[in-house]
Amino acid sequence: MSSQERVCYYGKGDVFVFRTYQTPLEGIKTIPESNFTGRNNVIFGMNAKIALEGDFLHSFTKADNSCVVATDSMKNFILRQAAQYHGPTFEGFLKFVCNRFLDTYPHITSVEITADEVPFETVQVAGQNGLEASPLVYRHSRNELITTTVKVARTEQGNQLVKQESGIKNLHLIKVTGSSFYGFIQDEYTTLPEAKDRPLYIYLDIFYRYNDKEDAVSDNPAVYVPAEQVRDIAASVFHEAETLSIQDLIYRVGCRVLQRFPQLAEVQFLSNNRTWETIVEIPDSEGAVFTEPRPPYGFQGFVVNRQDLVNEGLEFPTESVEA
Ligand SMILES: O=c1[nH]c(=O)c2[nH]c(=O)[nH]c2[nH]1
Repeated sequence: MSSQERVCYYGKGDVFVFRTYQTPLEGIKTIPESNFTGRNNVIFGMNAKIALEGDFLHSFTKADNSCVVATDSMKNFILRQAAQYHGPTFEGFLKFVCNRFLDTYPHITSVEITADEVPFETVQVAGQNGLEASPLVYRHSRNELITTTVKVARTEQGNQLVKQESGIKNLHLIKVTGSSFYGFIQDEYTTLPEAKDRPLYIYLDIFYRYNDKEDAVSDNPAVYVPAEQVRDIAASVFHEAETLSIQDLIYRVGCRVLQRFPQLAEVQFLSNNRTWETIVEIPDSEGAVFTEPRPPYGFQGFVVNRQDLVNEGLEFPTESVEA
């Protein structure tokens, strides 16, 4: 087996990049579920993880470091490229860095980078006409964050984008009333009571993939899918639907995301059930007292694709659209 075929990679994690006054993201399409219209990118912040593949076999088997790009140098490389990239998206930046690596080091065969946004929110400050958003001071958010992965490989046809996904992580949503969970198997192992109305608290990671990966990294706002709009669709669908389970909820969210964005091929969910535990039901009141659930926690994983829209009568198969 040649070194090319053998799994052989190394890299650097927790590479923090904070670029100020990056080109703003503007001109994206609006959707009914979201008032998100763009990112000012005053702080373009991320925690990146990079992995290189290439002819590194002898660095492992012969202690030969002559081909090793030190992971410390990888960190410097990424940081310096942040000054050279002039587009508005994490996806575009990662593709730019991957290509720069491949162009600089001929023995590298592929570069994969995942970046998790370090999110900052605007703060309201006293201005001439009351409260206004400060253009200077931002609050580090502990909420959900954008994530994106890009992998570019060297091929005979040149550098090719071989993997791309974007998403939103750590979205925590509670719906205080209007969710149920019943009808599940009742046998000698069942202790969970059926719930006609439960305070459903979920942790969600949502990842999405484009029909054409290039649309994700092209920095073209007409086809770009902002993770913030996907996040807002999840909240809207949760609000609207009387869901029968988390499985039911994520399927509905996935269908809506694909309806809004024809340029997407599929939406993947990783969900976690954090439904509050009821402590006191208050008579003659719609209120109650709850506490955090105890471990262990349930989880769901599911991928919704365009065929699901066809099955639901929400979209025609591609052939009939073209016919
Ligand atoms: O939405 C839910 N799905 C399940 O599969 C499940 N299992 C469980 O114990 N509670 C829940 N809730």
